[in-house]
Amino acid sequence: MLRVEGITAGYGPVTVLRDLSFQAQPGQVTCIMGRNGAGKSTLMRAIMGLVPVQSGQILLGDAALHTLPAHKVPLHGVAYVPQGRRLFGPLTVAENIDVGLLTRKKGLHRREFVLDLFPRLRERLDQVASTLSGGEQQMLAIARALCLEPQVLLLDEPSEGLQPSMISLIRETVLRLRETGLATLLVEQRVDTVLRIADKVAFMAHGRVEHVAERADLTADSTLFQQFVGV
Ligand SMILES: Nc1ncnc2c1ncn2[C@@H]1O[C@H](COP(=O)(O)OP(=O)(O)OP(=O)(O)O)[C@@H](O)[C@H]1O
Repeated sequence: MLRVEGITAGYGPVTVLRDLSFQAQPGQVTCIMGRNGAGKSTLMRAIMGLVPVQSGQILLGDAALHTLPAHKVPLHGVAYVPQGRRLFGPLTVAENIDVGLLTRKKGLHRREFVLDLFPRLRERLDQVASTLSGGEQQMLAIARALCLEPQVLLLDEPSEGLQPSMISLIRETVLRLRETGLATLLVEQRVDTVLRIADKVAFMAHGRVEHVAERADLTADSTLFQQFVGV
């Protein structure tokens, strides 16, 4: 289980996350919702060691992630797909996947797993990443992250800017991965997606998780969406 306990974090003198706590369980999709600027992306960066944690702790099993340098966090089983995907644009699909496999020295078996998950990528192994469609790039970014065989997957608004068929494909992928026992942390602004795939929703405001709702407590007309997301 990923446990974030009372963290305070930010950029230089600017504190963004304040005494923030929540947990993400294996085999569950935990959605993070909140208005622009609530600190959702900063939370993901803090988990990855990309923003310094000033107090509190981030634990995954026996590992204290907040004490590790950023390059060590993926080695402990946390994979991250940031907003904007950050692919190696000039490299091919196959080469991007190979880079993902190298990080934790995963082999052919893992490569087959991610290509089975995204058959469209298997058809495009020699295509240069920058020439893929937006949806295909998102698939590749997720595939590359999954090459780590992570315990925890962080996805920052993976559906942003995608057409409906791609959005449903990403949803289905997240649900399939849940069955494998993965803990997924998903920053998501779309209420329909959250209602379909979230086991739990952490609502953020002002750099804190202000409310955690279980799936059974949420409906489309929930006042929580109005309160925390403004929809
Ligand atoms: N590199 C940075 N340096 C200084 N402040 C930053 C930096 N990145 C983000 N911030 C500030 O941190 C706060 C939270 O930003 P963050 O991107 O985490 O919010 P968010 O909830 O992900 O928003 P959005 O929904 O718009 O993506 C904002 O006030 C933002 O201006």
